[in-house]
Order: sequence, then structure tokens, then C-alpha cells
Amino acid sequence: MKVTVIGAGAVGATCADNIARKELASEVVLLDIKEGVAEGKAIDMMQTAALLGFDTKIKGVTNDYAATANSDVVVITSGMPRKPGMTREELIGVNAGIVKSVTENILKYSAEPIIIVVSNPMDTMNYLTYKTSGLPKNKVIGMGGALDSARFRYYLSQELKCSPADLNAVVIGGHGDTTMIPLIKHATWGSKPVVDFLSEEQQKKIVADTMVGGATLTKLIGTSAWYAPGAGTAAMVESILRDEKKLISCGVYLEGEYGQQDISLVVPVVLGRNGWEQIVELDLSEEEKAAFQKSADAVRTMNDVLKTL
Ligand SMILES: NC(=O)C1=CN([C@@H]2O[C@H](COP(=O)(O)OP(=O)(O)OC[C@H]3O[C@@H](n4cnc5c(N)ncnc54)[C@H](O)[C@@H]3O)[C@@H](O)[C@H]2O)C=CC1
Ligand SMILES: O=C([O-])CC(=O)C(=O)O
Repeated sequence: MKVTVIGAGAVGATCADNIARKELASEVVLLDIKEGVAEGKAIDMMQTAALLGFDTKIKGVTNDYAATANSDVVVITSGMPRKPGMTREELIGVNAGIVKSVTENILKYSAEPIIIVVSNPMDTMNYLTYKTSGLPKNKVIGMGGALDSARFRYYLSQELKCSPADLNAVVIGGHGDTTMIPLIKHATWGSKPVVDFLSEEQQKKIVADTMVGGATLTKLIGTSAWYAPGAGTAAMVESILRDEKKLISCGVYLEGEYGQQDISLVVPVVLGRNGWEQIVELDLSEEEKAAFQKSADAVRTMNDVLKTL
């Protein structure tokens, strides 16, 4: 199996590292536009192979798309990250052009890869990739929900003083500070609803902390996060390449599901060798449905911005 990661920055390199350590693919190609960066990081990672004992071959290239030929999965992380005080949406002007040209280049060498879109604003970049690529909708998948759900489990585990591994908790909606919807009423610890253990105040804080999880880290670090984003993306690659059929919140193109059309939003999907194989429709309350509609309206406004670029 071959995976290409476009963008050898913080998220792309971390994702490639996770894929190699877990030997999810025999070959990983890391591509960046900056001369030498992907080559250097690939060699650095390959020099951990003797220490960590993996056999995946990582190759770095500068803008050489021929090296990406016949990839099974392509991860797009190329583009600008936000700085403290910015929203993800403010990146659209720079990142839309990058994501569009990268998608076109990928398809010159790989006929029908599964593309995972990470670049922000993710919901709109995933929509753009779907529209640009002409790929079947199940092969264009946005990464955001895997990360946001992991953050949700982290904040829940801190408050409940339990292992995040024992929590089932899902974020849907958009991958934005105000568009993501941590479904706290659906979250369980073991099979017990977490709300049975948390005050209203605790619940509100967990939801709010999850929603601004990315912004909090951007403020602390000075650029956006990469360890959990890299791991979240690799978890999606794993479920796809190993055909695990894991239920993971992902950005997918909706055609009627959750009452939405012609938009990419984050919902729980089954991820397997064919990409996303099934959308799972949760039983949402009226309040949750209204929040989903509000997120859809905001994401649609961003998608409309694409027409002006
Ligand atoms: N969806 C999500 O959950 C997350 C999304 N992100 C987004 O991922 C993107 C990358 O973030 P970082 O890795 O932290 O940024 P970074 O700045 O460390 O890396 C981005 C890389 O993209 C490269 N690049 C730029 N234009 C390119 C092109 N045309 N072709 C190939 N490579 C190109 C740059 O040279 C740079 O090495 C950002 O847009 C960020 O907002 C980051 C974390 C989570
Ligand atoms: O916060 C950002 O800009 C990067 C991102 O999407 C995240 O870490 O959730």
C-alpha cells in the first residue's frame, strides 16, 4: 500500500511518522513545495527505523508529483496554519488555491485515490476537493471530527477522572470554533451517559473547551497543533487501509443525510477500504438539529466565498 502526504510541515510530517511507526503502508511519499524540507524530514524519520523497528519506506520529494504515482491514499495538509487570534476561516484565501492545485496534480498520477483533506478551513477545503477532483463522494474525506472527538474525550476524561479510552463521545457539525457540536447528551462512559456524572456547569465547560480546543493550543504554541491532528489523520488512514470499518466522525459530502444537500460536514461514518462506506444518522434532539443547521449555514457561507476567489 502506498500513502502520499502533501505538505511536510508540522501535521504532514507527524502524520507520516505515525503511519510509518504503525507500518500502515509499505511506502509513504512526503511532498512539499519548499526545496529539501520533505527530503530532510523523510531521512530523519527513516533514521528512526533502526531504533523503532519499522519497515515502511518514507521518501521525501520537492513538488515531484510523479513520485506520488498510484497512491492508495493521499493526505492533503499543505497550506497555512492559523496564528493566535485568527479563525480557521481566515485561511481560505491562501489555502483554497493551494488545495485546488494540489488536488489537480495528485490526479495526474493516481487515478482514483482516497483523499483525506486536513488543510483549513477543512469543511470548505473538503468540499472544494470533492468538486475539483470529480472523485466518487466516498473517496473524499475531511479530517476534523476524529481530532475534535479525541479532544472531547480528553476534556471529558479530565473532568470524570477516567480513561479517555473508556469514553464514547462524538463531535459533529463543522470543524470550526463556533460550528462544531460536541454531542454531550449522547456521550457514554462504559454504557452510562456521562451527563449522569456531570453538573450542568461541568457539561457546559467541557463542550466550550472542546469547541475552542484548536484555538487554545494555537494561543499556547503560536501556531496550530500537530500531534493529535497527525494521529487523528493516521487513525483514518489505518481504518481505511486495514479495512477496520471504524466509526469515525469525518467530513463527507452530504446528499440528504442529516437534512443537508451539496455541503461537506462532519458526521459519523464507517471508514474502510472503499473510503467512507456508510453514514450513520444519529437520533438528534430538536436542539441538536438546530445547531447542525446553524453550522451548515455558516459552512455554506464559507463555501460561497470560493466563488469569489
Ligand atoms: N483539519 C484539522 O483538524 C487540522 C487542520 N490543520 C491545518 O493543516 C494545515 C497544515 O498545518 P501545519 O502542518 O501546522 O502547517 P505548516 O506550515 O507546518 O505546514 C504546511 C506545509 O505546507 C507546505 N505547502 C504550502 N503550499 C504547498 C503546496 N502548494 N504544495 C505542497 N506543499 C505546500 C508548506 O511548505 C509547509 O511545509 C493548515 O491549514 C492547518 O490549519 C492543522 C491541524 C488540524
Ligand atoms: O486550530 C487550528 O487552526 C488547527 C486545527 O484545525 C485544530 O487543531 O483543530
